[in-house]
Amino acid sequence: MSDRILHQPSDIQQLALADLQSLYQRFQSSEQGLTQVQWRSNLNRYGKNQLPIETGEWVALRFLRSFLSPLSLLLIALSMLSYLTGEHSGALMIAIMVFLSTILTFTQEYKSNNAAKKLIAMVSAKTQVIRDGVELEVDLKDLVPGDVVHLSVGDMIPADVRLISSKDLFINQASLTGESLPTEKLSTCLNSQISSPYDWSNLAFMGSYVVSGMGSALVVRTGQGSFFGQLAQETTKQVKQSTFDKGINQFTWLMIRIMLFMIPTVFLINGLIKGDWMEAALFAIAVGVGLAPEMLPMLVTVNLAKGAISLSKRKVIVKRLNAVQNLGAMNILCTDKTGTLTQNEIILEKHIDVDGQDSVQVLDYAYLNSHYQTGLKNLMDVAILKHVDVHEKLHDDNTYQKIDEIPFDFERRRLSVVVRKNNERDILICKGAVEEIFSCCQYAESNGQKIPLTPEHLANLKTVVADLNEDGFRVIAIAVREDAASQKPYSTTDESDLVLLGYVAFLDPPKESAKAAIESLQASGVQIKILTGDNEIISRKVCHEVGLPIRDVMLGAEVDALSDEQLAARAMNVQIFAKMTPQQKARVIRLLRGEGRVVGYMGDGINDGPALKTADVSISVDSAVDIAKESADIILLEKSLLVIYQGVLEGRRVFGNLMKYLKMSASSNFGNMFSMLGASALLPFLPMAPVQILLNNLLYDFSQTAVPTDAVDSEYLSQPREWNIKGLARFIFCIGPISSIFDYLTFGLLWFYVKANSLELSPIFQTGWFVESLLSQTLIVYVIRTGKIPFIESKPSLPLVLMTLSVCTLGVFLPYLAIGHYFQMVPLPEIYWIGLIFLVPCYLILTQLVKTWVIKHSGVL
Ligand SMILES: Nc1ncnc2c1ncn2[C@@H]1O[C@H](COP(=O)(O)OP(=O)(O)OP(=O)(O)O)[C@@H](O)[C@H]1O
Ligand SMILES: [Mg+2]
Repeated sequence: MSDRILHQPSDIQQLALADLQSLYQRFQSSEQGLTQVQWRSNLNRYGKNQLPIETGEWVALRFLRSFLSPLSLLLIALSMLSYLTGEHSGALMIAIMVFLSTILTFTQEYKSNNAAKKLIAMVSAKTQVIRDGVELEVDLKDLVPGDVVHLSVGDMIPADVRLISSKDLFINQASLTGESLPTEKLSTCLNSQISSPYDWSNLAFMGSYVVSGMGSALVVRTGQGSFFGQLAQETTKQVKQSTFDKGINQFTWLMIRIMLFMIPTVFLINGLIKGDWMEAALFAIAVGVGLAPEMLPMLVTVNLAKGAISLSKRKVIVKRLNAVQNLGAMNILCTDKTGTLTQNEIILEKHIDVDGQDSVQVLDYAYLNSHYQTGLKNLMDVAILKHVDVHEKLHDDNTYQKIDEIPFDFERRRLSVVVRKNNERDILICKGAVEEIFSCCQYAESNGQKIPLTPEHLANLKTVVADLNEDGFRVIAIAVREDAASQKPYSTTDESDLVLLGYVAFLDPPKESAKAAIESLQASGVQIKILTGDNEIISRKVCHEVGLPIRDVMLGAEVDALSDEQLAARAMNVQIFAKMTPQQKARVIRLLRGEGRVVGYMGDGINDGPALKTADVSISVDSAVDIAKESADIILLEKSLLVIYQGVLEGRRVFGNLMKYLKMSASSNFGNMFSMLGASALLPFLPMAPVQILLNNLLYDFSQTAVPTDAVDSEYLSQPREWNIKGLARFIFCIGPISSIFDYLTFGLLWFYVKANSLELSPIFQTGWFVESLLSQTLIVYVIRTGKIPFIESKPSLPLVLMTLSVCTLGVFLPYLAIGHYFQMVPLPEIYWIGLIFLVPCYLILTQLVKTWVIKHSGVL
């Protein structure tokens, strides 16, 4: 068995139990990492660190595969059938059309997918590896077994790895095991009797991420060979299905059902009436092909990709194309606070004791805590560590030595570092959210005295902090406990009987763009909610500053006290959720979605991972931790929040253009159904030659490729746009029959005035209907694309005008061109054109009137 697919339990066991040196040997590596030469050789041997779904396929193969769609196969069969019945030119024409329409679909889709992939590559995850003894940053996919990688907080585990060293390394394996609590990983194997491979203490697996601590590790399995790769093969990657996806599916099935009804019906009617069963079969299949929504998947992709590309110009990278549409449908945006609503920079403004006096001691201890903790250094730690002068003062001799640490978690909201001073005493320094620190304190230090914390005293302290919060300061409390030096490891139970020393206070001003962005979002129908781990007072202050009115506030503890139903009902009216844990954030989002809302979530921390995964559309920023970027659908490369508003508009625009296509093709198909059935029953010949139906369809498809370029009215952009099947149905039932009426009028014109009323003259009839049908189907886009008066109140895009006009011109001249002959077309008499000049505008005007009426009475654009 090749080394590439090693998934036997015994193999895992071996990877866990083997000694490190033999593993280095197995992969030709060492502590210095791989050499460049060996890396290349391992790459050839094991392949890229990619999952099969991500690996590309040959372009030529994909092109050939696109011929295998049911529709192309049907057309190819049709072409052969024509050939067999002696219709050689017809067969050739159909073959050419299959080819053209496949090229059209393929190139459009290929271009879009490629553009989308390039965007993803811009934000693809990187990882720190050691090669030739030098540390470098490489793309995740270039990792091979034998590479030595560095792991730090927030990093995704890039492949399956065996730990070489670790320091308080905790890993969250929820995406593999469902277990949301982090597991500690070490360089040693603690237990050889384990029940699940995930329990090996010295192995970590792709798909999990580092919650706290740091370490280094040897890559042992990559890509498909990894555990995650195998999971991904078994359960194809879980894709969030939105109402939009469901709607598109419903629509496609509706069209297919119409098709399945029409093909046999048309076949029977024509066969029975005209007696030529072969011709009836060709005709019926052509009708079916005409009805098939073959352009839909391509147009969806092209539209979404166009949205994604236009967003990328504003430095917004869309990782999952469908997110563009979800952005347009989003009616609630939840966000965390620090770094997303507020600036990415926090300034340490005060370090004070419990009486509010400046205190050097408080800053010193805060510094020691931030300096020695190995978890993620968040913005507050960074702000503390900016005080280099403190560093020099504290570290000019060997006064302090780190002994242990108790890492941060989002339930405790505090973290402790234990340092040994002068080799004599252990000092546990705890820093964290104010209430969470108060709950561990028995004493406070006031004027150098250790005094017991009485309830009155505590109440006083709380008002001091609240005052600071109201002035816009983020406050973190510092508490310590001194003990005799000891050998025992420290744990969370040691965070008790602490002495409160004071506070560090930070200014965390909102982003400049936040206010304008929030105002625009609210004005366009998107509610904003803040879901933060921070406290209520400071969150209120931020809301106030960014102009977010507050009706109701909930705390994490209250969230837990309510049942799903109760919480769902209340959550709708809450603007601030404070003191939230990661799981509580995700729960609120899940419940809001359950209320039928399309919910977005924006966050940048490890604690935002579950919420990002739960939301319909998840947004993160480039500076976010790996796990947040990995979970997000959309990444903002720049700090401005206004781009989110622009993204929302783009999403609505994309949706609007897709709806234009759906409305048009559905109503014209619906109308065509009546026309085809009636004409088949009434006429002694076919109303249109099969090859003409196909050509008509192809030309119409061409004209539709310009729809994604079209402008969308500002009225349409003013509200979240979601799939609305009722509105669509109403539209189809009102507009569809109008096209049918005009088809019948054209039949009348051709039969009674042009007098194409015999089998010999049927080519005139057929050509006549071909031209009318093409013009009416193509030009109606001008009416359907807007709720207003076409051209006067709403202008279509230039490419759309050019495309539709060229298709129509071609349709008008075809009967006079040599090539028209291949499509069984003949020149049309003057009286036909006179009639057509009257009919087509009447059709457009009547549709405009009915459309205005429908919109007025249903309120649906
Ligand atoms: N490194 C740290 N040291 C001490 N306390 C911390 C640290 N990180 C976070 N805290 C405390 O935990 C609280 C919640 O953490 P954090 O602010 O990261 O949560 P959040 O949900 O991401 O909120 P935010 O909206 O501020 O981003 C903070 O308000 C702070 O009191
Ligand atoms: Mg945060």
